[in-house]
Amino acid sequence: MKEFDKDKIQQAVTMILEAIGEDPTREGLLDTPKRVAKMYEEVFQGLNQDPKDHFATIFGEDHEELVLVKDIPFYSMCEHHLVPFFGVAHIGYIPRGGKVTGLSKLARAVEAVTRRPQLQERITSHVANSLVETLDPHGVIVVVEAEHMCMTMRGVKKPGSKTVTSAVRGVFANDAAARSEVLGLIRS
Ligand SMILES: Nc1nc2c(ncn2[C@@H]2O[C@H](COP(=O)(O)OP(=O)(O)OP(=O)(O)O)[C@@H](O)[C@H]2O)c(=O)[nH]1
Ligand SMILES: [Zn+2]
Repeated sequence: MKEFDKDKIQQAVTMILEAIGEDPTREGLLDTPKRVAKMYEEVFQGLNQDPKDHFATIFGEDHEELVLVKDIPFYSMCEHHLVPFFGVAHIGYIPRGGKVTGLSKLARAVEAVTRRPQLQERITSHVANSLVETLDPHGVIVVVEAEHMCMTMRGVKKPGSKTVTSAVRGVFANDAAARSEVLGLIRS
């Protein structure tokens, strides 16, 4: 695991402030490099986590029907511009062989993959693949809806535009009826 280097971030933030023509020694900015370093440590803490570790809590519950946790809010950082993108994730799976994980662990997995420089597609497939690899369920569906600030506050400037990504595995990939049922539940 690579150490989180707060000092380096502070130096970098001071340099950015200087580069934009600000005075890093003026009162309002004095603690800014320290604050940004603390904030980055928080928003990038997922870099030290593997979402699969969260699925280690497995209950031997005999339920081979849909489990869906929807509207899990998240904040992430666009890896191209280092500005936030945020929204909700929906995770559904059909357990196999009694392998059911804790509901909160699905939300913890979302935290682990969103708290790092990211792409929305990668968040979606990383969560889906982690579930497949640890629980070996009959099927997994992950849908992520997000607003990207790099598309709203800058660049193309399209506030309100939403990006939706999905990853489907197993029965949800092979069975259109199962997929449309779960998508209906996500929308409802
Ligand atoms: N596929 C994908 N693209 C993303 C994501 N977040 C940001 N982007 C896009 O990354 C692209 C980067 O494009 P570039 O042309 O390299 O950078 P840019 O000149 O800043 O692009 P503009 O945003 O169009 O001004 C942009 O089209 C962003 O909309 C994401 O999660 N997934
Ligand atoms: Zn971006």
